Amino acid sequence: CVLKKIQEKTPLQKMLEHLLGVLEKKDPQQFFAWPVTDNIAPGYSTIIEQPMDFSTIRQKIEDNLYNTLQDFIEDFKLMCENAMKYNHLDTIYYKTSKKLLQSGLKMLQPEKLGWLFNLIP
Ligand SMILES: COc1ccc(OC)c(-c2cc(C(C)=O)n3cccnc23)c1
Repeated sequence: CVLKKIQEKTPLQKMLEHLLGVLEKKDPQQFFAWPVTDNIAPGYSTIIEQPMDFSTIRQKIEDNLYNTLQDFIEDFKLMCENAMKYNHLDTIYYKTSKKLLQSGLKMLQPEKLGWLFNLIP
């Protein structure tokens, strides 16, 4: 078997892992923790072309697939927008995703992260 090279984490990876942790805490019911399946959400895979969830984001961080903070933010927005597309306005999923998106983007604004960027050499 090919030994998986133990990759040293880059400063960006460490920053994204921190931000992911903060965002995950805003979803205590873990509705966004794992991929949504067709058996819990009928027709999901036909309605949502590009599924996204926190576990997939975490794996992408580990695999160093995010080159910038913006790439990470795009996946976070995709995850929330998927929920607002599939679920109706009056569902807990729609409401939770709307709140998650609003509070998440507030935290992810560059001016709110200035201190974090200064940590990246
Ligand atoms: C009720 O407990 C759970 C547990 C895990 C879930 O998704 C990983 C969901 C879930 C998460 C979602 C989303 C995010 O759209 N969803 C939509 C319809 C029905 N269920 C869900 C619900």
